[in-house]
Amino acid sequence: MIGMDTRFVGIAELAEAPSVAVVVDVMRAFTVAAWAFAQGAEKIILAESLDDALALKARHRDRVALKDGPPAPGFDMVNSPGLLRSVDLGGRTVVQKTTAGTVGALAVKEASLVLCASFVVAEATARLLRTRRSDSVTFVVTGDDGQADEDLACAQYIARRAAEAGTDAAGFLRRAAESRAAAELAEGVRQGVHPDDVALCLELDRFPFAMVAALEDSLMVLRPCAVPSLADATSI
Ligand SMILES: O=C(O)[C@H](CS(=O)(=O)O)OP(=O)(O)O
Ligand SMILES: [Mg+2]
Repeated sequence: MIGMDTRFVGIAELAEAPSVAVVVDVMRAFTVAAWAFAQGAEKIILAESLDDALALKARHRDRVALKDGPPAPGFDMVNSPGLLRSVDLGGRTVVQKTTAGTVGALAVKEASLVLCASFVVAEATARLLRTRRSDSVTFVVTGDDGQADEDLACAQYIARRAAEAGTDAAGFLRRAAESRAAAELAEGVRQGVHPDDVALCLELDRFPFAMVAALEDSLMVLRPCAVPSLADATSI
């Protein structure tokens, strides 16, 4: 991946659709999304608004709606990995609407490849970028108008990891642990929180899949994507 051109931008700085976009939300949308797949969800529809989320849920009986912040009527779950990890989502479709992560993914829906990422899927995301040999990758730092250090640290880590397999994650994880979002989650400033949320958001490579979002019948749909490791590939 030597020579990959990387940009790190906030949602508001996105002028035109990038070719390849990695949308990063560590705390908590794309940690939650990864947990939803681990708990058996088939796909996640990224909703434009809370009203759209409820309307999308109402169209099919198998759908569950998830929002950030406090619980609300009509929504089945909140944006918390700690709360989600005990829910069986086998075969279900999740409809997710959050303040930052889902907005970031919808902002790049015209890109040719959209990956949604966080630390729990960092290595698989980096591996997918390596496999695609993209010349240019735009990392969307979703939190705090592009300033959220947990998202920027994760984006920078994935970019480095895509270029150099030996990159050490420790410093990047430390920045995320010391971010404002982590403090707000720990101190109860944010709502819909489980005490393990920050720790779960900092679990490097907990899951072996990347997450790819693409338009399906005009809806932005996120799905897990298996990315064989080099060891798997060479053992075949
Ligand atoms: O759920 C989250 O952590 C945030 C929303 S808030 O900052 O807690 O209100 O949403 P996300 O889109 O996952 O950053
Ligand atoms: Mg966030």
